[in-house]
Amino acid sequence: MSHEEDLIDYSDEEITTTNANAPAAASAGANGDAKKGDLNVPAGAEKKGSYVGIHTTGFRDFLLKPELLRAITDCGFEHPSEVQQAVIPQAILGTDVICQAKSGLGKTAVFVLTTLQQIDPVPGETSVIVMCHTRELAYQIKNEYARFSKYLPDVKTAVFYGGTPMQKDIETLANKDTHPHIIVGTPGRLCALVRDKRLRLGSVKVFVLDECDKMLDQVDMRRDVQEIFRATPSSKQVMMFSATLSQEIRPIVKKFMQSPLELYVDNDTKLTLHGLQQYYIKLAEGEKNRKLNDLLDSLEFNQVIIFVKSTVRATELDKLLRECNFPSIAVHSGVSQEERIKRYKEFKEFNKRICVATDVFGRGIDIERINLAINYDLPADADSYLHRVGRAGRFGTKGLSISFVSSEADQEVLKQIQSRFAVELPEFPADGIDASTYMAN
Ligand SMILES: Nc1ncnc2c1ncn2[C@@H]1O[C@H](COP(=O)(O)OP(=O)(O)OP(=O)(O)O)[C@@H](O)[C@H]1O
Repeated sequence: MSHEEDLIDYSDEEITTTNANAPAAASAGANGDAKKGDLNVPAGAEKKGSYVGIHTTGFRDFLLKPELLRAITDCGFEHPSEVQQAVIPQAILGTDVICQAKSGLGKTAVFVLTTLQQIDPVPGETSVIVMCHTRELAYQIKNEYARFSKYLPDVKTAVFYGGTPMQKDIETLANKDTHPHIIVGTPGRLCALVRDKRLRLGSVKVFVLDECDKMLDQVDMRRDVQEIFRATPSSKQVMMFSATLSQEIRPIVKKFMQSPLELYVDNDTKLTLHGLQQYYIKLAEGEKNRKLNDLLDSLEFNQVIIFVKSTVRATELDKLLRECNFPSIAVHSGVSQEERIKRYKEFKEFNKRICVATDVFGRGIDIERINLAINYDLPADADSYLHRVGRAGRFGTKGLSISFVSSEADQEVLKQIQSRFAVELPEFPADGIDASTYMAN
């Protein structure tokens, strides 16, 4: 196999996004009678645990393995979120699932818990495969498996992604004692392992795609996903998740499924995170650094993520911030993979409070203390905006987002965002805002 493909990093701005109507995905059979549900997460969820009042169900009602219930308690999860209530009971029965739910409301736990519930580990066999679009997200998901399988010592999970020595993965797979039952990874590396016949997927029972719209929207990534899909048995459970699932991508997603449970937030206005205050600042390109400096000086925050549009800009801005004595770190595809994961950990563990990132961190990344997201460069589309600002205000907590608008193209995107999500996105007040409105008590 060409190791070249393995080096593809799909996550940064170098990617060309293609039309979702491009060639059809691998077919897993016809779509049967879909069960549809409109998943409306209620407004006004102000902080963690605020779902208590609306839930009649607890994790115990899902009849999960006692080992999982213990781990859930250890994680501090008291009540299942709406998406968890809607999907877990069906998913543990092996039903295919397409699930769209707001950012930060616990989609990961849906597939982590339901795959662990169903797994019956056989030495040397992989029964669950989970794919996502960036290496950091794969690493994060692997850690979620570690948290929830704490009391299931026989279950082995491994993470495989590009930019690291493939030999290590090959050794893990060659040894029955280390061979994983659950594999989390990015498609390039997994494809390389499958083509080299190092990874055999004939025992796979569950196939999961996180951020599925992103994975199937890009032709190169979709091709890899399809190849891996074809290497798995035709009879298996397929589950796909994202906060955004456009009408165009849904038929493509469904081609991988049979009679799926479909949960969509069909009304885009319901995708807005209600704990998140969103503002814009109009300024010239050359004024961005000064403004950012002022904001970082004047605003209170726990951790902030600052999005830029290229690796070069990430490096430069990070350098500038550090020169001004801000505790900053940069994450993008321009640094080695080892260094990327090291920086991700540093930020996640609160050793750094400011992270300058490209879209590598635009989706899926869950860092609890981020309560400020700044779009130094506005993204090119409304979906990317929704994912990016969703890094602040996780699981119904409060947060603040500020977007710099400096060009006509930015103005257009701003309009799109406001109309599509019916979000109130006023200009950031000249005298700032009261920190208590976006900082947790
Ligand atoms: N039932 C629960 N109770 C408390 N916290 C929870 C619960 N479910 C998930 N969480 C926490 O909420 C946070 C967000 O979850 P997760 O990352 O799975 O969201 P997501 O829906 O995948 O978001 P995104 O669309 O941004 O990827 C995580 O820190 C997770 O541990």
